[in-house]
Amino acid sequence: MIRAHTVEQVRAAEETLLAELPEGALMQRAAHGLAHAVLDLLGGGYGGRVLLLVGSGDNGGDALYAGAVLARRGAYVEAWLLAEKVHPGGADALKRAGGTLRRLDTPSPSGSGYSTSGSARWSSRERAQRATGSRPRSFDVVVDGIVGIGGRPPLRADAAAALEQVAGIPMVAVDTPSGVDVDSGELAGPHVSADVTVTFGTHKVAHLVDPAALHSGVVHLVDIGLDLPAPALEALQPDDVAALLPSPDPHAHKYTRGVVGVRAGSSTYPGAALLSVAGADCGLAGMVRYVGDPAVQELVRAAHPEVVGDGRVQAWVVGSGADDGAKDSLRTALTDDLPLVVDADALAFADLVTGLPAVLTPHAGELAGMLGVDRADVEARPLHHVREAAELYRTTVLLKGRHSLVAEPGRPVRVTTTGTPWLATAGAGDVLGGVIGALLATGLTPYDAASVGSWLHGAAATYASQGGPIVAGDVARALPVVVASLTR
Ligand SMILES: NC(=O)C1=CN([C@@H]2O[C@H](COP(=O)(O)OP(=O)(O)OC[C@H]3O[C@@H](n4cnc5c(N)ncnc54)[C@H](OP(=O)(O)O)[C@@H]3O)[C@@H](O)[C@H]2O)[C@@H](O)CC1
Ligand SMILES: Nc1ncnc2c1ncn2[C@@H]1O[C@H](COP(=O)(O)OP(=O)(O)O)[C@@H](O)[C@H]1O
Ligand SMILES: [K+]
Repeated sequence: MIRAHTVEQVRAAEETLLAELPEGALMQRAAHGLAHAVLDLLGGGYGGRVLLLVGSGDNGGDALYAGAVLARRGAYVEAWLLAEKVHPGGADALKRAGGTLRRLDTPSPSGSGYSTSGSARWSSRERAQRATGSRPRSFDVVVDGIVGIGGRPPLRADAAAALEQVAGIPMVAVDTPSGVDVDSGELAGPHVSADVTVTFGTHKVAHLVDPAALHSGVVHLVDIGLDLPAPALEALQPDDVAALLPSPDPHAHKYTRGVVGVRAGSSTYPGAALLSVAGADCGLAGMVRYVGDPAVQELVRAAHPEVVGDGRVQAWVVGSGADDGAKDSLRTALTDDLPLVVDADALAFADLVTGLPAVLTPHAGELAGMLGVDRADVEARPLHHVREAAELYRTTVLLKGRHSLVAEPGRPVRVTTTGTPWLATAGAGDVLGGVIGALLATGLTPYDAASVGSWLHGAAATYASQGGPIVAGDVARALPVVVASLTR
């Protein structure tokens, strides 16, 4: 499991550890982990050219100490100091190792330094460089030690100006990409877009939650020995999914494995029925029932001969392509008093499932409608809004997107990190609803069914895509292979 903690949790754990360790030991652990990640990226120290962006706090200290390690390994290391006072021990260490330190207002002879101090005050040479789009004397990598968990967005103008200067050079963020909101994953103005983020002790929320996650790059965790409480956020890994997956016991028959019922599709949208059933019929449950328009029922039977009609089930999937039949379908399903997936058209009636065991599966637009906010606001603050919806409906909410989020009151939000942008294709959500319904029918809780289903769905998309385009049916067809790879 990947776990992410809040700044407050990290600070508390850090305090305990700092009291037990010699002064500076924690920062040394962090700096060495950072230096090794940069060395990996450079393929060694000698000949490498490293630029450090250094803020006033310990984040800058990490960068300076790591810079000293890199300089001792033969790299040219230049530090741009963005504050009057930077970490004194780190600055000394870099100097002693042969690194070059420049203050903001001291342009370097090579033109690599710059001359802003709060307001953008560029030298004529730098202005010319910016106008022509050329970079300061080329560095192989920039290390962003501007701010870490002590930063409060938005970034100051001088830091933003420095970032503009180094645009296009590979960027390694120290702990967090500077300028993002660490605890919410929200953006507010200019920020670092990292290729790699080297973080310490635990992941932070911004590494997993969009939009900030998109700017964290590959996140490398350095263990510094923090003892941490229950996380704010978690991301299932293959072992976690394997442990949660149902597998038939030797005495199983189709009913003990669970039966999932699908009430989706309509004469207007028959495809939604076919795709919901395709997801439900991935083989995880013992049987699939379909209930709907007779003509659609025929289409379902033709495509999935093993699917049967109305009868007893252990979970319902309701809403995809249900059109104006959504409310009736939801009401009828609710009379069975069973866990259910509420998707698409049925989400408009989500208040009917308040407090019941259910998985609501909105995308950003649907969640915006449910909460009465703009879609853009949901996209800018997905964690905030999915938590709010879970509290409002007192049930499990899966907000679909690049990194889908599963929220339930009192539990860590689960983030799905599997998937590919090729999964953004019509009908993919219908397949997902079916898969989650099948998992509910096998007895998984809504929280586990939503997060495991979302993980499998993303992994199946990646497997089916192989880097190329896919359609929703491909995802459903790839699900058994992904399940098999986990249960072997
Ligand atoms: N916790 C751990 O376990 C470990 C933590 N470690 C490291 O310590 C880091 C935390 O260090 P930290 O507490 O010194 O804060 P940090 O992130 O450097 O930033 C604070 C400074 O930034 C400034 N500043 C603020 N907002 C700004 C803005 N918008 N734009 C520009 N500047 C802004 C503000 O300056 P001021 O306002 O005072 O001028 C303030 O002084 C952590 O991320 C990790 O790297 C590891 O070494 C070991 C293990
Ligand atoms: N950029 C993206 N990267 C990865 N997955 C995505 C992206 N955008 C959407 N998805 C996933 O694709 C699926 C789309 O579902 P949905 O929006 O309901 O589509 P539809 O209504 O057409 O079925 C969801 O599982 C979502 O998480
Ligand atoms: K940083």
